[in-house]
Amino acid sequence: MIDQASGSPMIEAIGLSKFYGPFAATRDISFTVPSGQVAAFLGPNGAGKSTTMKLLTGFLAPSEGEARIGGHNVATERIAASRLVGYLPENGPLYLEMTPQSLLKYLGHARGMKSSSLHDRLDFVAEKCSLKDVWGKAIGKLSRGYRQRVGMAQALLHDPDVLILDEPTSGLDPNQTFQVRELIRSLGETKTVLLSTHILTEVKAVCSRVILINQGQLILDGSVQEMEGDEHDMEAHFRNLTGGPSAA
Ligand SMILES: Nc1ncnc2c1ncn2[C@@H]1O[C@H](COP(=O)(O)OP(=O)(O)OP(=O)(O)O)[C@@H](O)[C@H]1O
Repeated sequence: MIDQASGSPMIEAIGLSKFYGPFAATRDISFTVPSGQVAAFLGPNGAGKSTTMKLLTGFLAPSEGEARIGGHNVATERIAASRLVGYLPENGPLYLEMTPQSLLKYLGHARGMKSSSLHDRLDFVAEKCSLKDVWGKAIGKLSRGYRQRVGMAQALLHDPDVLILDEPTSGLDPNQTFQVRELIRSLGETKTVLLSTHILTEVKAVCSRVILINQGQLILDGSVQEMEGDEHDMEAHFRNLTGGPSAA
């Protein structure tokens, strides 16, 4: 764990705002995730989760604020930061003509992985993400669930210390959902994970911390117990906090 010794948090959002004209997709979002923690990133549709994740991984430039991974500024120390982070974007891999095998090999070489370690990591991700049956099939011909698994495999390929996963179980059947949750749980023993989800049972299953945003702003940063509220009902508390249907 490269930056554990220095005591820096592995993921830092420091006053992150993203404006599209006058509209703020995120406004002044600040939080940190310490090394080894699995944190859930929650919020209703359009709250700004994917935007924040893109800002944290350098896929979008912030209008204001700063993102740091392992202490490295994502904008000014991009290579150092990107070595440390694996990112599963919301829409999965877009290289529809390539097969999982050719895409992952290509990405491994692009990330400067040596052939011997790349070979081992390809075996690892093919196994962990259950891709062996579709290893040589064009990504464009794969189901949504399989595409999601290819996205997960590319996030894990270079064995990064930090994982930023945008709805990792979206589109998966119950068996695969279980398998991916178990994978995240085991990865969380050694890695720092920020994952977005709409499935609140998933939060209890794999996370120890919750960060909740609504309309681009952070509204709760605490434990899973805090997210359950006094009623011990995470869904009801979520609706109350975000102005959902049963809010008083
Ligand atoms: N390129 C863009 N231009 C204008 N508005 C955008 C752009 N990208 C995102 N937005 C808006 O920013 C807001 C936040 O979007 P974002 O995708 O981050 O939400 P989200 O919390 O990930 O939602 P979901 O749960 O539905 O995936 C939304 O209102 C969205 O329409």
